[in-house]
Amino acid sequence: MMADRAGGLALLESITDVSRETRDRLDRYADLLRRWSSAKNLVGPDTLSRLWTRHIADSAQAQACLPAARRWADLGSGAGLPGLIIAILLADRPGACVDLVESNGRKCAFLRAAQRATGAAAQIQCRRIEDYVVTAPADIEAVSARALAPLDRLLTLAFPLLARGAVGVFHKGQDVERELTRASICWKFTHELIPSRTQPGAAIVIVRNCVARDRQSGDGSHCPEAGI
Ligand SMILES: C[S@@+](CC[C@H](N)C(=O)[O-])C[C@H]1O[C@@H](n2cnc3c(N)ncnc32)[C@H](O)[C@@H]1O
Repeated sequence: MMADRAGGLALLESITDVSRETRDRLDRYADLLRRWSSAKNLVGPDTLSRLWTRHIADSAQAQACLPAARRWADLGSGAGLPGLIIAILLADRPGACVDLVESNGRKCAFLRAAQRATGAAAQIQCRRIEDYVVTAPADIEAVSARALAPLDRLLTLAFPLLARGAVGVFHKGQDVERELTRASICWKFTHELIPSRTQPGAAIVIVRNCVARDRQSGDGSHCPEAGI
């Protein structure tokens, strides 16, 4: 575990600036996640020994993709990945806030405890994504999601935010090209692929200018491939 922390911190420092205060906050998050995980399944038990490299450094990459963004929404946060890590990295930034959207009550309880323990710039939205996006603040600049859904479904979920100008920052695995092809059946968008520094073959997809393909505005509900 010491080697994982050292390796994770080295990765983090290659991705972004990590102050001593940020490192302390991340240590508090890691301790809490380990304690809660012994009773509740918050991340895959087989990944807990690689918490810093597999989860923390991996999550930090999202914030590094859009370093100027202060208002984020993280959809399906689970144990706070990547949203709470982004919120820790932004903790000292005036006006920063990450909405952590998660419908599972047990995970929301963990997220509340982790926000309190770390002083992260986060608000816990314990509700369904579908409800959150229609009432979300108008100033959301970036929307993140990791391990939530294939890209076509993600675009459907995030569309109300993307349509108001938010930029999508989505962690994707080795199937990213296939997901892009499939998503482009129903959605027209521009994208950039940032290779992952933590997972060989994985990438972060940055999505901008998203519109439903067969009409220039709307929610894509007529497109069966969008899954709604
Ligand atoms: C596979 S987990 C991924 C968690 C985290 N993003 C990660 O990378 O470890 C997906 C999470 O999304 C949440 N979720 C799935 N559908 C949701 C919805 N419609 N509204 C809110 N949360 C949802 C689940 O409860 C779960 O915690």
